[in-house]
Amino acid sequence: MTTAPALAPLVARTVTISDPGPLLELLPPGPALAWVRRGEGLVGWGEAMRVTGTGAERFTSAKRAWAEVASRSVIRDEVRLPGTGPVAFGSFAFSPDSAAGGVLIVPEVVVGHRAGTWWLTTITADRAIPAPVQLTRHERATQAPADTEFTPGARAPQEWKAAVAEVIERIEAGQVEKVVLARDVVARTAQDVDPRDVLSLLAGDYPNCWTFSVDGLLGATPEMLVKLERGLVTSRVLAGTIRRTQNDEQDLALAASLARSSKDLEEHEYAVRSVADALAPHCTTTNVPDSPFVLHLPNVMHLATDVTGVLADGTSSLDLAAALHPSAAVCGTPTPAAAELIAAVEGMDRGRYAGPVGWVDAAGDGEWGIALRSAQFDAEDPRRFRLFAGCGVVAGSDPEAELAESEAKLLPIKGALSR
Ligand SMILES: C=C(O[C@@H]1C=C(C(=O)O)C=C[C@H]1O)C(=O)O
Repeated sequence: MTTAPALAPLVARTVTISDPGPLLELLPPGPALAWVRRGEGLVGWGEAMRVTGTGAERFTSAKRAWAEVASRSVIRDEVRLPGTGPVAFGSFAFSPDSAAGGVLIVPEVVVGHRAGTWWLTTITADRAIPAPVQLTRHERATQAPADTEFTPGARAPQEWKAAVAEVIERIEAGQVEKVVLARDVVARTAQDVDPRDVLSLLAGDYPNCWTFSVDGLLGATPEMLVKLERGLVTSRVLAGTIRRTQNDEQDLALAASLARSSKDLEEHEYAVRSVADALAPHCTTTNVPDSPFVLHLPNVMHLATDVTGVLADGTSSLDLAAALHPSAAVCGTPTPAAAELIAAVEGMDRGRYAGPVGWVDAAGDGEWGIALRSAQFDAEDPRRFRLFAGCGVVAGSDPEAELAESEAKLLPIKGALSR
């Protein structure tokens, strides 16, 4: 693990402020930290501290560092809500073998909004005096860039379908039950893209999703890996997908067929079970609804289950995210066999796509989504982006239908990068 600067204690001060306008409009130019849904959440900028980790240790090193930093911080917090006081935004690679590792970033400035309360937190390391903060609203673009080109990433569509077919064969041979296979697409824009515009477009078009930005990974995810708030644990599990048609009546009929589809219900059941099993050791009670509901998004509909639990121990939201990752929603069942098959046939490093992304506060409360419907910005090239989408493959899956489903899942991020 490398940390820079070496885990200095933080000094954080949170004060109430009056409504400063939409959170995403407050972000100044430069690297943006964001976790926003329906106008609530957190945005941050500046960097008081960064902790990075690699390999299988990427979560452990982050958890250890944050626990140490949180316990040694000097905190003056007049608001005392989840997300006030010092917070760290984080993003972690899907695979322990990925070069992308994991990162926690503690911003210098955080602005938060929750249920009619707005707050401003300033954070410094080494007992430095925080610079005065002037909140300024920045108008955002209302349109995505024109003339964006998309090209296949690691696998052309035909090759990806062949990989899906291979996975179906392995499932039918009884080697594994479910595997989530992903593909990447490269976007090249004609002009430099301001990540803040991408965030505003996503948040405007996908209000049911959590719009996030951490260390160049941006997206709007519908899937909450885990949220911890004052001892209450919630996870929104998604698996089982159908594309929308833009015809409401037809979509309702499709939603009903999704809720009855044995293929999708089976795929969903694997994902719910993986989350409930991983939460059980940390909770006194868990509640798993008997059947899923259908979550309607503008591009797709998903089978969804909200699993809840009451925390039994002092586990932090970051620990829970590490324990839950990778759920069967993004990896498969059984996990080790599915992960092995993904590594063997996907042909790419997922980077931080499909890994946990979110934030944690000093009390351990926080929200960690699964980084889906996202793009990795290129640190060297503001016109190049890697987009990702994956699909749960089970016995009875059809490669052509999975390709179409992956395209539907790419729509939000493609739409934010191209007119
Ligand atoms: C893997 C993705 O989505 C996951 C897979 C789903 C499915 O196969 O039905 C549904 C939601 C997510 O859990 C993705 O969007 O890239």
